[in-house]
Amino acid sequence: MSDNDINWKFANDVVVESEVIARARQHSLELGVTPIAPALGAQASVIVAATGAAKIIEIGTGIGVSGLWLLRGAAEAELTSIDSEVDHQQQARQFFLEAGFAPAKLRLIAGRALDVLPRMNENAYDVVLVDADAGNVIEYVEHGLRLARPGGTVLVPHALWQGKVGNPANRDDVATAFRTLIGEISGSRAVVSALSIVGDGLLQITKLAA
Ligand SMILES: C[S@@+](CC[C@H](N)C(=O)[O-])C[C@H]1O[C@@H](n2cnc3c(N)ncnc32)[C@H](O)[C@@H]1O
Repeated sequence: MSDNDINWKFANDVVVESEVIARARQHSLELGVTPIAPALGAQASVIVAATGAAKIIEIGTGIGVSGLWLLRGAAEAELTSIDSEVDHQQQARQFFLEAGFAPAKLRLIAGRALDVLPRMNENAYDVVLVDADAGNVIEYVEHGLRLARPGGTVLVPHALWQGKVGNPANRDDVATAFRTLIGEISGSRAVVSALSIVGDGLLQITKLAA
């Protein structure tokens, strides 16, 4: 194992998940819904806490692992979460309630993201997490940047997509979409961004004031 591999493994293994998040992860995996990695969740919760986020939106509720990690960084924040599968959201809601989050602060919207997102208020959210069908990641990030307030941050898990994004010879559609996104974001003067290698990659994009 290279030093980089050892570092990556240590950073990922060192994270301790709460009992509820661990159960939500287990259930999610049993259902074949891929949750964000523990270290990626930990980084997302740090960003939420550091920015004092009060309004968070995520695209791709799943069984609630990412939502639980986001709210771990700001238990009083309002979480809006979009997913096309009502069944996923019902199970996620149960985990949110078990973790003690107030029902009044949870807004779970069932629907296809590209139908729902145009109706959401722009410049309204402190943190946006994008984790639905990866093939549409570019469109979701465009919406995310519209919804984020100036100074708000868009988080994109899986940005290194199964190790395929860093290899330009890999022309898988999803890997190509992430590669294009990362390239465009890196060159944009409207944002500052960083690509972290936790989990299978976390692209972090903070929207600058116009
Ligand atoms: C990778 S899982 C999300 C995992 C979740 N963020 C977590 O870490 O626990 C992707 C989710 O996106 C949902 N999804 C897939 N296509 C969608 C679409 N077009 N609009 C909204 N949600 C979609 C799936 O139902 C699934 O729950």
